[in-house]
Formats: sequence, structure tokens, C-alpha cells
Amino acid sequence: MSVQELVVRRGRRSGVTTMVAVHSSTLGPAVGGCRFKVYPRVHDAIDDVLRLSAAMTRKCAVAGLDFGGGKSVVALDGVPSPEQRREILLDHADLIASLDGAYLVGPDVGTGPADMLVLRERTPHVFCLPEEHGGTGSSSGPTAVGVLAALRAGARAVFGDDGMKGRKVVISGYGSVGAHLAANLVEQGAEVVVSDVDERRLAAAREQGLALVQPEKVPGIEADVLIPAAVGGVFGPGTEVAAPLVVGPANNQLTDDTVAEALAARGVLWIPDFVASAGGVVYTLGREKESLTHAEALNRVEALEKTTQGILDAASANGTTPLAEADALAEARLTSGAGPRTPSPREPRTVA
Ligand SMILES: NC(=O)c1ccc[n+]([C@@H]2O[C@H](COP(=O)([O-])OP(=O)(O)OC[C@H]3O[C@@H](n4cnc5c(N)ncnc54)[C@H](O)[C@@H]3O)[C@@H](O)[C@H]2O)c1
Repeated sequence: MSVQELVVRRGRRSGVTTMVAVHSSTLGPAVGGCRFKVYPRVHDAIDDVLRLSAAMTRKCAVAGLDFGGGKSVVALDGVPSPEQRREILLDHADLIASLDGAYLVGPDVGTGPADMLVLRERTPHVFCLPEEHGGTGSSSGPTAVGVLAALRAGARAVFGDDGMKGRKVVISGYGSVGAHLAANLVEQGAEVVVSDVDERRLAAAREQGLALVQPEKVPGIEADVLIPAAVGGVFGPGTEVAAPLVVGPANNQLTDDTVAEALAARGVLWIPDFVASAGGVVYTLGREKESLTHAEALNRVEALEKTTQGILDAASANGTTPLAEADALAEARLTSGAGPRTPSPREPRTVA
């Protein structure tokens, strides 16, 4: 996999290996999140940072952002104490600082706005600081708004209308984005079923009166919509997916790109994750780098509905998959520099 720059360094304070991949700077400085996770081997972390940074390039290009794709990973070999965590983050911040603005970091799996504040001690190239420190805080709400926008376009293609009343929706991963989605969909009158591996998250779902399903039963469960909101790599060549529409925020949902064709051949409309999950980065960068208001930035997130619609229309007209069309859109923008700039704002439907 081609990558512009990969820097891997063992932290001088913590001894923990952290890394940054700048996949592309064609459209601007690379942006991405910091993944803080236990990996069996450093090589697994390198594979992850490379794949995730490539997905960020596609995500930014399709969403019309003037930023490139990057990612950073802290490759843990066990769960650190709070003191160790701080040392690891400071080491990681030094690595990011050494790239001199070529990579801007935000939160990802395992990190949040409070961790961004620690990184900020050593480098200015950080976004999503806590709101009380001038940042926009967690991007989960805007990410959910973007998923719902993509879902509307997908629902029109599959069901002929985008109303969710009475539709059965399965959400895999009742984390921060999953919980936003569940609340919104319940409000719209959908029958929501959730799945998680964390007992505390299941208890939170029960408290909201949500039905539960075991994670291993998720792909095969009869439903109208499946929302992957947990981890990547959940759909392989042989995965039987019962829902006719799949759209969700989890990054890199397919084990490889050919799975998109396998899903399409089985009559499943899969909306590329890098399209559906762009709401967080669109909102955050709009607010923090372009000084947009909350409403203006949310309007840009809502515009993902139109972007998704265009991708689905093209796939239907050309007899291709949404992945092929989303890739073509990203490629066109990366090669010409001119892309689908987000249309002018309209009033937001949802407030995160
Ligand atoms: N938060 C954002 O703004 C954002 C933006 C873009 C993409 N994403 C992606 O969306 C996904 C969800 O993000 P989040 O911020 O809600 O993360 P999160 O960590 O808050 O939630 C993920 C949830 O998935 C659960 N989970 C893990 N493995 C599971 C499995 N096998 N089956 C069911 N549940 C499982 C976890 O216990 C957790 O509750 C992640 O893949 C993330 O990378 C998030």
C-alpha cells in the first residue's frame, strides 16, 4: 500500500511504540485520529495505521475537504496506568510535533478530547480539544448526523422512502456514535436492536429500553438496516448479511474491497464507510479550521446526504457498486484538485 510517509518511534519516556502515517497530502495537510489500542505485534499496528490513513484520504476527498489522509497509532502491549498513559501521549505528541504540521491529530478509538489536551502540551497540531479549552470536543454527535444523512439516501434507494418509522434497525456497537444513532432512530419510530461486547454498554442500552442481540448473531439477523458502529473488518467474502441496507460509521468495515461486489451480488446495498462516517471530521475541521458556526458546520455534515445520493445514483446508472463510484469521486478530486465542494448550507434537520 503506498503511503507518503510512515514514522514509527519508540517513546523515550514510556518505551511504547507509536506511529504516524501520512497517506496523502495532495489536498492539504493530513488529518486523522489517534488510535490507542493493544496490538499483538507492532506489525499489526503498522498494518492498521496504513489502512486507516488510506481510508482518511478517501474520506476527506469524497467529503470535499481540503485535507489529506493520515492516522496515528499507539501500539500498546497492555493497559497502561494513568501515569503511563500520560507519558505515552507526550511521546506521541513529540512524534507529531516532529512532522511540523504535515499531520493534524484528533481522537479515535481509545482516545478522547481530554487526551488531545495532553497532546496539545507538546504540539499545536491537534483538533477536538475539550470545549472548555476552545475545541469542539467529541465528534460523535456530528458523526451520527452524517450517518443519518447517508442512511436517508440509502433508504430511498432500497425502500423508496427515507422514513424510519416501523423499520427494524440493528446497531452493532452501542458506543458514543451508536448511542446517538439509537436515540435518534427511536425518536423517528424505528424498532432499534443493539449489540455490544461491553457489559456496561449493554446495561446502558437496557436502561434506554432497547432490545439486545448477541454480537455473533448480528450479520444474519433479519432487519431493514444494519449499522456497523463498532470495529472494522466485519464483512468478509463469505459473510451472510440479512439486512438489505448497510450503512454505519465503523472504519474499514470490509476485509478487502472485493467484498463490496460480493455484498452487491447478494442484493445488499453497502454504503462505503468512508462516505457515511465523514460527519465528525467535516464538522470539526469546519468549526476549528474555517471558524464556521455550529449551524454552518452541521449543514455541511447534512450535505453528505447529497454526496451519498450522487454516489448511489452513479452506481445504479453505471451498474457498479457504491464503493467503485465513491472511489472514482475521491480519485477525481485527488487528481484534479476540484471536487464535490459541499453545497451551500441549508437549515439543519438534526442538532447534535
Ligand atoms: N466517534 C467518531 O466521531 C467517529 C468518526 C468516524 C468513525 N468512527 C468509527 O465508528 C466506530 C464507533 O465509534 P465510537 O466513537 O462510537 O466508538 P466507541 O469506542 O465509543 O464505541 C464502539 C463500541 O463498540 C463496541 N464493540 C467493540 N467490539 C464489538 C463487537 N464485536 N460487537 C459489538 N460491539 C462491539 C465497544 O464495546 C463500544 O461500546 C468506530 O469504529 C470508530 O472508528 C467514529
